[in-house]
Amino acid sequence: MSLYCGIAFKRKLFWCYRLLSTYVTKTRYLFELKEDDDACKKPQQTGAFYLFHGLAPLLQTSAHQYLAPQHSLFELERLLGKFGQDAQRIEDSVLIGCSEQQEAWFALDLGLDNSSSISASLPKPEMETELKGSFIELRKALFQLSAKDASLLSTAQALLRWHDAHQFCSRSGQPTKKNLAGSKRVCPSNNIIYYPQVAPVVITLVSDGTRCLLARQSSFPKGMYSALAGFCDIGESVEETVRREVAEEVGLEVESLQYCASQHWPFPNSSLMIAYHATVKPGQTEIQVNLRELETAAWFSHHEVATALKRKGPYTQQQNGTLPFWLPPKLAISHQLIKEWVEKQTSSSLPA
Ligand SMILES: NC(=O)C1=CN([C@@H]2O[C@H](COP(=O)(O)OP(=O)(O)OC[C@H]3O[C@@H](n4cnc5c(N)ncnc54)[C@H](O)[C@@H]3O)[C@@H](O)[C@H]2O)C=CC1
Ligand SMILES: [Mg+2]
Repeated sequence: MSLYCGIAFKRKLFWCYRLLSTYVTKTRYLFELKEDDDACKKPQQTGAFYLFHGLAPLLQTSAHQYLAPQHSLFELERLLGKFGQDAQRIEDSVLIGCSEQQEAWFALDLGLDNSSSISASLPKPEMETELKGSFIELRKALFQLSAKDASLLSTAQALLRWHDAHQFCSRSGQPTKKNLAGSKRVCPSNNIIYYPQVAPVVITLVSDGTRCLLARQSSFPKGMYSALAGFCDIGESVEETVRREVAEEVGLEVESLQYCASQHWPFPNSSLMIAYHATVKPGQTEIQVNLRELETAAWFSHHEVATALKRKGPYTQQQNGTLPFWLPPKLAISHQLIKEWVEKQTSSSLPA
């Protein structure tokens, strides 16, 4: 390429980038970091780190919220040095996103043992003192985080858990090697590439036109009801899963379906929750609860659900010793699904 052509090409590239939105630029930047180990090296030097211990994120308390502090590479190296650890451990970190200004964000678990042997679990209480925070189970903290931190930490935990559980090739039994960003692992002996797994799960709010069906599993917190959920079986479409799960769990046949939204859910592993509204055939509303799956299920009126949505915890026992029925918190997709149903019922009952 001549010097003139070279300059013209660079100018064109510059204008191409100028024309792209911040979102597109950010997405392409992250794509490059995931695909190219060399491209990921520098961002790891200048980026910010979220710390975990045994899959529990480091959090600090502020008012009634938890905050997820970030640490620079310098702070992290100092910390590792203090605990007699080699800075090479930082290579165990995984890329979880970046800021609008393209500062890359990584997550690192200091409490997991790694097959590469340089990484041993570091003492939790001493680290908490040093870091002026606590490693708190994500399940306990999720609903007291901002939406941004909740999403980042859920992604980070899911990715860290997947790497921890996939250190060996299931074909050769040899250790697998993570790429720098942590978007995949490769078995050096046979080049099999492993990618992080996500389990698709449907969540369905069944309605008979005026009421909606909510259920409880025995593992739910006392008093909490939610929409019906279930993992997709291999070979199924999500619509087929909705039909099967509703039939399996409450013995009803779904007539129509309407997609609502989706959400990554980190528990118990990494699920993609796909939310639907469904209606049952008129007159076919008799529930037959599958007690192997659910503790109970019932129809609730618009008024009952709208009242429950407004209820705020902590929930105290009523005079008859039971808890008032309550719904999953805002961050859970089931809340969004139920709220949308209440709003639709409200608007359809308004005079035209
Ligand atoms: N974000 C939200 O608003 C909500 C999320 N959920 C999530 O949905 C998930 C699925 O709901 P369930 O009623 O428990 O599912 P389910 O009705 O399919 O029953 C769970 C059973 O499915 C089997 N199973 C099949 N594939 C599985 C897989 N990949 N991983 C684990 N188990 C598998 C197991 O035997 C397990 O005991 C739950 O893990 C829960 O965390 C549930 C309700 C609300
Ligand atoms: Mg279920």
